[in-house]
Order: sequence, then C-alpha cells, then structure tokens
Amino acid sequence: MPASYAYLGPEGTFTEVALRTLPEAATRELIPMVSVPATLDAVRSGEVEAAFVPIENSVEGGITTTLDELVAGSPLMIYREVLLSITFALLVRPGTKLSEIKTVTAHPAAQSQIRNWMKINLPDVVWESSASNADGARLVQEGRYDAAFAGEFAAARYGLTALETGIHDAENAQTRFVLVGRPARPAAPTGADKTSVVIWQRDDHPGGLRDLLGEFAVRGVNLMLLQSRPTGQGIGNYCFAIDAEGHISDRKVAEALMGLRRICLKVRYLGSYPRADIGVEDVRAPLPGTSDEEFVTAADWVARCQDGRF
Ligand SMILES: O=C(O)C(=O)Cc1ccccc1
Repeated sequence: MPASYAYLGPEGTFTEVALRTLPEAATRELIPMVSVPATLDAVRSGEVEAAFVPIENSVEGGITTTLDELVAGSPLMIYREVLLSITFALLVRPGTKLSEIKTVTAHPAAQSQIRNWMKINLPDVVWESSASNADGARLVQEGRYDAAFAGEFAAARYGLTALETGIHDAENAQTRFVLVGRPARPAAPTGADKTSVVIWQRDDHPGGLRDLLGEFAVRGVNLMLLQSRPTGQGIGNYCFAIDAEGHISDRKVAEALMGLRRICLKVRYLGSYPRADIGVEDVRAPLPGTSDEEFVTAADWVARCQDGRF
C-alpha cells in the first residue's frame, strides 16, 4: 500500500493546513491534486492510501462536489474528520491597490463567507470561481485575476501580498474536512463518534422522509447533518446524506441502520469515525431506554420469550 495521501491542492489550500493537523500526515507523502474528483479518484484507483477533501462548511453547508463524489461511483469510506476555523486574506500581486482590483477569484464555498465584505469593499468587482482557494492564488500569480481570497499562508507560496487579512462575514466560520479511503473495518469506537450514510427512498409517499428519520428518532439517535442531493434522475428525485451521532458498533445506531436497510431502496454506509467537534466528556447521555445495555437486555428478553423461558 503506497504511504501517501492525496489532497485538494495545489499547495497552500486550507485543506492542506487541515490535513497537516493529523498526526499520521507527518509519516505520509502528501500529494496535491487539482480538484475534489481527482483527489477521490486517486484513492479509488489505488494510487494513494487515502484522500483528504473539504465536505461541509458552517456558513455554506455541504460541499456538493464532495458529497456527489461519495454518493456515486465505487464505495469509499470516511476514516477521520478535521474542523478548521477559516478567515480569508485578500491576496494580490505586490503593488496592486484595492482600487485597481477588477476581478477576484476563490473556491465557490468561499463566496458565502466573504459576500458582505465584498459588497462593501469591492462592490463592482467581477467574481469567478476557482478549483480551490490556493488555485485562485496561483491564477493571480499568473496574472489571470487581480485578486484571490485564500488563506494568508498562501501569499508566500505564490509570491503575493495580503491587502487585507481576517476577512469573514460570520464569526467562527468552520470548514469540516474528511480523510477518505477504500472500504475497511471502521476504527474502534472512541465514545464520541459519528456515522455517515446516504439513503435512497424506495418510493414517493406522504411521510416518506419522516419514516426515514423515525428510524433514528425511535432509537434515540441524534442527527448532525441532513443534506438532500439530486439523484440526476428527474426533478424531485433526491437521495439524503445523513450524519448521526454514534458508532455502527453502538446498538442503537446499528438497529437504526438495519431499519433503514429494510425500508429504503438503498443505503450506502460511509463510515463511523471520531468526532472532531467534541470529546467523550461532552457526549450527551443516552435517552432513557436507549443505552447499549438496555438494547441487549431487551433482545435477551425476546430470545427468552421465543424460547418459552420468560
Ligand atoms: O482548501 C481550500 O483552500 C479550498 O479551496 C476548499 C475550501 C473552500 C472554502 C473554505 C475552506 C476550504
């Protein structure tokens, strides 16, 4: 197995900064890729051991390219997540003044985090999307755009200067990144874990979504993300990406997934992995009747009833 991780590049992305916070990244070769699909393709083809990509933003929501890539194609699995607080710098070629900026670029997910700042400070400037924030900085270096919103750390890498730093519309904006690999046994539960799935409904009926959510609700499983994505098979045809609190080895999570498997057309398991937002000490206590012990006791009782030993 090649000891390398692919990540959304080029060098100087927030993705690279987030990846370098993982201790295991220090022992891997880190390979920048040009796009999220290219990053995930590298792990699908076996070229790299795992891929690191942005998946969710606290201001913009899901990073749709990443979700769509995980939903389709050969199955992949999330091994780890990282949260990174994000503020942007406005990077220009040395000497450029704010009043000279006519065009600006960044990753689409950056736009919702700097929109108000742009309205006030760069009202007539043309915005164009780039493959990543560092790629925007690279394009400014090449002279294709006048300015890029990117991490301040990208300035040195691309010979640019920061006209402004700390740009953010929302306080505490965070981006969530995931380390994705090929299907494997999930890491052992830590006590503060998350489970990700994608589900496709069997048919369209009143209360269909409530039925799906009910599988979690009745077992006391809290949800952390619900994102609908079009299946591409007609207007109104959606699948749902769901993050639930807990690990697939927790009885209540396993039973919720079994419930979904019974009532859905398809369920794609995307992994169980440690939460980056809180530690074990902050995990809420299970609702009455939903602890592992209570599930086991109830299952034993049914077995005894079936056996005539009640
Ligand atoms: O990692 C980057 O630099 C990216 O381009 C992805 C991204 C986009 C917006 C906020 C954080 C990360």
